[in-house]
Amino acid sequence: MSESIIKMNNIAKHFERKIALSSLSFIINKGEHIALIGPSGAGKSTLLNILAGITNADSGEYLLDGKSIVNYQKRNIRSRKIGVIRQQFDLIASLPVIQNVLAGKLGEWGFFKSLISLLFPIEKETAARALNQVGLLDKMYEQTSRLSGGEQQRVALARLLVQNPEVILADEPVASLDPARAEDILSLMTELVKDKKQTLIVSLHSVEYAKKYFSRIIALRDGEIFFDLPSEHVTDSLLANLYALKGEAKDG
Ligand SMILES: Nc1ncnc2c1ncn2[C@@H]1O[C@H](COP(=O)(O)OP(=O)(O)OP(=O)(O)O)[C@@H](O)[C@H]1O
Repeated sequence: MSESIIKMNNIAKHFERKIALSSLSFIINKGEHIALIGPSGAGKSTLLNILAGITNADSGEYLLDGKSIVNYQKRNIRSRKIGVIRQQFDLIASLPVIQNVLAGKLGEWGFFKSLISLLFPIEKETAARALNQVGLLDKMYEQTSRLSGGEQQRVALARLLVQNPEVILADEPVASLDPARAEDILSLMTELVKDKKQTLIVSLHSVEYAKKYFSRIIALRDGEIFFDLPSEHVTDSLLANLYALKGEAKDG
């Protein structure tokens, strides 16, 4: 039987009077690749922030690898379990690429060691290996701001390879890329995590990419799970209802 890595039980969250998530429950097994879809405001980012331990739920239980998320408050403990990749990539534009890649060790090392990490040849090797995997070895010493959006997303991926967490969460990681580069990043991302059996949870606006690159799709609407299905079971009529404007939903 598959081993679970994430268990969510009746997770709820509201902001002032607005219910962002209401009573979500699901289990995610180690090594699953999941796309999170749903209309704007459905609660995808809120759910990813709760999964990342950045936001606390109001109620419900969140178990990460069998332990409550409250056990992962310390950054060095959490960073071994969970890595996050954002739409803006969170890179420091003025630094060389290698420094941004080694920032993947920030949780483990703390800020000072990360800063002086360039003095250690072994760490250069770590960075070089990760940059090679994402096809950017020749940009190791380039200033990050000189790279294109797609290349910067690859740097963020290399940083995750260095961090090597068990679970990778990505909030709209390809929203700012053109279709060819978006697909390039998604296929690279899903291939790289396969090798290490990492669990991947990615929010996407593109249903097409969700179906093509992910084996399971969790759809949110109005803070609730609208469906949670293997990608091949997601039909056009389910999707039409998921994205229907209020009062427009049809049967089927
Ligand atoms: N910090 C906040 N303060 C107040 N309301 C918030 C906050 N964060 C989210 N919300 C509300 O909670 C709901 C869910 O928002 P969330 O950002 O999780 O949706 P989303 O599915 O990620 O949307 P999008 O696809 O547009 O990014 C929305 O109604 C949003 O306005």
